[in-house]
This record gives sequence, structure tokens and C-alpha cells, in this order.
Amino acid sequence: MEIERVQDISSSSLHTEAIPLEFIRSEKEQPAITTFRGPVPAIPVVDLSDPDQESVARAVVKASEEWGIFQVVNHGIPTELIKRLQEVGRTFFELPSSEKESVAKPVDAKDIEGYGTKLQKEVEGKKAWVDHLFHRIWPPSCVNYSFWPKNPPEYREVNEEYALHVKKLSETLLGILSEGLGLRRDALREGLGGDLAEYMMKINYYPPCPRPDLALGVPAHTDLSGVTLLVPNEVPGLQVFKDDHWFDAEYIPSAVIVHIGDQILRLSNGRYKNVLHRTTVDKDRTRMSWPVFLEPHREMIVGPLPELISDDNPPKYKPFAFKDYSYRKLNKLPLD
Ligand SMILES: O=C(O)CCC(=O)C(=O)O
Ligand SMILES: [Fe+2]
Repeated sequence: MEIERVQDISSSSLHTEAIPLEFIRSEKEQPAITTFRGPVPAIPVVDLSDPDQESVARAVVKASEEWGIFQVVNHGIPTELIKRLQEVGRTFFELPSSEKESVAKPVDAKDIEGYGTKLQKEVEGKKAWVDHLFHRIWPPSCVNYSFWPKNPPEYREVNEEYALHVKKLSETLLGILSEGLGLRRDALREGLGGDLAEYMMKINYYPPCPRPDLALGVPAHTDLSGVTLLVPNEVPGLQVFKDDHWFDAEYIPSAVIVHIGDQILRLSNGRYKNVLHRTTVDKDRTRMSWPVFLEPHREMIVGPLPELISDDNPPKYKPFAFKDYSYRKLNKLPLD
């Protein structure tokens, strides 16, 4: 069975004002109706190179408690490497279909790796205006190069270099967040499975959409991950739900956007919030983003860290193996 790619739907609807019905969201979701148009509170921005490292730590902890999302600048990932990561990803998505389909997720595969387009599950479900590519980038024992693009030829080298940097930055942030809970620096890293935790690269490709007022890229969700470290291109589109409203995230060149995901919410027994977010699309321009999801391995059991639990702070979440948590969330089964 051929899966229809949003990129092809976009090309064929370029000169029309219409999009297929299955992309038209209900009024409850339409961005033109639900985006807040008043003063927009800025997502916290943290300068990691600030010599006052205590105030850096306080800012990271506060943003994670209040927002579940923040942007980091001067984070140590070279701007030039981010540009190369974006360039090789964009080049791949602009190659002919046959090249992209050569790393497609097999139709019956259980795992998510590969080039893909989300298929509608619910009868009434709406389609997302986005194609994607998933592949693990760390640890080396989890990497399956058959899902990495062969073209452009530098794709592999650039992604391998990025993996090392993104791992280092994630571990720095997890260290700060662990200490913010009054725990050892490596408490959250270990809670996610230590060296067995996996770094999953995703590229989102949101082609131009004739009706950005009616469609969504990725619909509202929280990430399954522990944390997600994302770099976007210059086309705005990320929105965050806060105080009952959807707000646009500001684009800051070279910044990394950090999302707290479900697993850090659970490990921290609710202290750190998993941010609800979604993406809008653009009429004329292609938006792209490169989230890296730091996830426990399949068998790792994740629940509130025992050191945090007391009579005053009883566990708020039931422990689950990550594979069971993911399955239950994706299939909307109870999680308590
Ligand atoms: O494109 C973005 O900025 C966000 C994408 C996202 O939330 C996701 O892929 O989980
Ligand atoms: Fe997300």
C-alpha cells in the first residue's frame, strides 16, 4: 500500500485555496480560532554561559516547574553544526520521493524508525500537515543505519557529531534538574536508564499549506520522552498551552528549545511539568524542526523517584515499563 505524503499533497494544492477535508480541524482546534491574540508571555530563555551558574540553575528549575518548556542560548552546540544538521535534513526532504521512500518505515513495523506520515487512527480523526523521519542517534548499540538517509553523503557524519553534543547538553540539564529536586546530579539520568537511555532524532517537515487557518502540523500533545531538545528552522509554528491559552513560541536563532516530557514529570512526582504543545503551518514557507527525544529504553520501569516519596509527598504516578507506558498512551488506555 502506498502511503500518501503531505509533501506531495502540498505540491498538488499549491495553486488552489483548498485542502483535503481530512486536514480540516474542528473549530475547537483551528489555529485561527484558538490562538491567543493578546499580549504573549515569553517562554523563559536561559543563557547557559552566564558565570552565575546558581542563577542559571534556578532559572532552569523555575521554567520546568512553571512552563515545562524553555529556550537555551550559549548552550555549547556550535551554531555551525546546527546549520549543517538543518542543511542535510532539508536536502534529504527535497530529494525525489524514491530516495525518501528508500528509508521509509515498513508499513507493518512496530517501531517508529524511518520516513513516515502519521495515519489517521480514529474514524473522525484528522490528519496532521507534516511528514517526518525518525532514527535513533545514541547509544551506538541502538543505531540502525538502514533508516539514516544515504544522501546527502554528509548526513551520517553530521548527525553523529550532533548526537555527541545533544547528549552532553541533555546531561547538563538533567544534572541541574536533579539538584533542583534536592537529589544527586545523576538521579534523573539514572531514572531514565543511564547509559541505556536512547536518543531519538526526528525531523518534522511541514510543507506550505493553502489553509494554515484550518489545519495543524502536529496536534496538541505532551512528549513521551524524558526531555526533548529541539532546533527549528526560521519559520514560526510552535505553540504552547499555558493558562488556558495557545501562545506562539518566539523563534530565537541558534537557540535550543527544551521540552519537559512525560517521563520527567513522572520521575519528579509532578514537580516538573510536561508541556502541552502543538504546531501550526505556513501558507508559503516550509517549516522544519529537529527534536531529539531522550527516552528510557523499552524495558525501563519509570515512576516517581523513591528518594522523593514521603508521607507528605505520596506517589502521584504508577510506575510503568516505558514500552507499556507508550502503548497505553498511544492507545488512550488508563495510566493509573
Ligand atoms: O515542530 C515543532 O516545533 C514541535 C514538534 C513536536 O512537538 C514533536 O514532534 O513532538
Ligand atoms: Fe512534541
